[in-house]
Amino acid sequence: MTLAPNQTEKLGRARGDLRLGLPIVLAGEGRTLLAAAVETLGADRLAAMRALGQPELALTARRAETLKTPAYDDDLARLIVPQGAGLDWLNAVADPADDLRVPMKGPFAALRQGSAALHRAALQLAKSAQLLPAAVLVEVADGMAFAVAQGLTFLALTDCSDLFRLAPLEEVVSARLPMVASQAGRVHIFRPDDGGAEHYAIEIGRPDRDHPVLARLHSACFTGDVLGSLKCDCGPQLHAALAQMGSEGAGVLLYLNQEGRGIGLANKMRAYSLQDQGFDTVEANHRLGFEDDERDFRIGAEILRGMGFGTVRLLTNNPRKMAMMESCGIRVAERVALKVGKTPQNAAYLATKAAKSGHLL
Ligand SMILES: Nc1nc2c(ncn2[C@@H]2O[C@H](COP(=O)(O)OP(=O)(O)OP(=O)(O)O)[C@@H](O)[C@H]2O)c(=O)[nH]1
Ligand SMILES: [Zn+2]
Repeated sequence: MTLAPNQTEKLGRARGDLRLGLPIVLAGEGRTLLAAAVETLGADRLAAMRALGQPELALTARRAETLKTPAYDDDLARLIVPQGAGLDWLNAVADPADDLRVPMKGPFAALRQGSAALHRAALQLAKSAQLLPAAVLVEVADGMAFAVAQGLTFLALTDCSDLFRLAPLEEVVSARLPMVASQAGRVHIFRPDDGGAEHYAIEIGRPDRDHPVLARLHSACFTGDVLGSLKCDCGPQLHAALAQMGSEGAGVLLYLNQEGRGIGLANKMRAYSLQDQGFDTVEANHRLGFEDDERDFRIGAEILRGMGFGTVRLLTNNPRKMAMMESCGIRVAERVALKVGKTPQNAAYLATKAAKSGHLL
């Protein structure tokens, strides 16, 4: 028996530390690097990192592309942080907010030699902490002793697979909830074992587990679901899905806390700000350094399976969702179209999703 954190718990801590602005110590492939997220790093800690050696800035290939600097490590670029460059420089390179106003941020000195595995891990951790995917790293000699002396989280990574492992979800509680759409509602709360966001399942009626269930995988959209945003169709889709389940007397709606297609609300608002500069929803994600869609649909499949559902009639216009369900072992017996909520303000957004993300119009 041990009280010490296991690898999953250390990963959860590492995410929390990055959000706090604390560096973490990453070890693997014969290297030990101190890593911090650009977005939360303070000037004092940057100065302390500089005192240890030459800091490097890790960016995703998506962000590097916008900055017109090569990504020698395929999916990421490692830039040398120039002498005298401070937080303003780091933030300007990491955050596209002022790209149009200040287009020339380079030239950059990019690294080609050595392993990028720990840089990749730092970027993945920043993404899963819902921060901008940009990290400062610097070599430390005896990483374990350094982490202990400074009270920092030490994370040994033999490979990156730990970072992509699906955290098992456990049902914490469920309770009856009468709703406008149905009196026979029940909300189930699922909690992952890595300290990540909880997800919810709204069960309508008592769907037969032996037949395809009318199901919706809804991704959180604070602006659409709560504020009635006209920029997307999420709110009307949420309510139409519940209404259809109510009128059929049975169904399950998963409310997955993967706001902004998995990038988090702060980053989604950064994307909206870029959209006001003229970029579409996909371009905005790329300029921030994200892929078009950072959601993990294994979570939805795992919850459905845990509730006893193996086959669904899926309410969606997104063929990728259907493919992801099938690849995670949930059979999609039928696609049920969900076309509501088109507004003059979201027509271009929906057209972009159809043209670039394969959505069915
Ligand atoms: N990053 C980003 N996320 C957005 C934007 N507009 C809406 N979202 C998010 O996109 C997600 C919408 O998810 P879903 O309703 O599952 O939509 P979908 O993948 O298009 O598929 P279906 O609605 O099932 O057809 C929510 O998490 C929203 O917060 C945007 O411009 N940028
Ligand atoms: Zn939305």
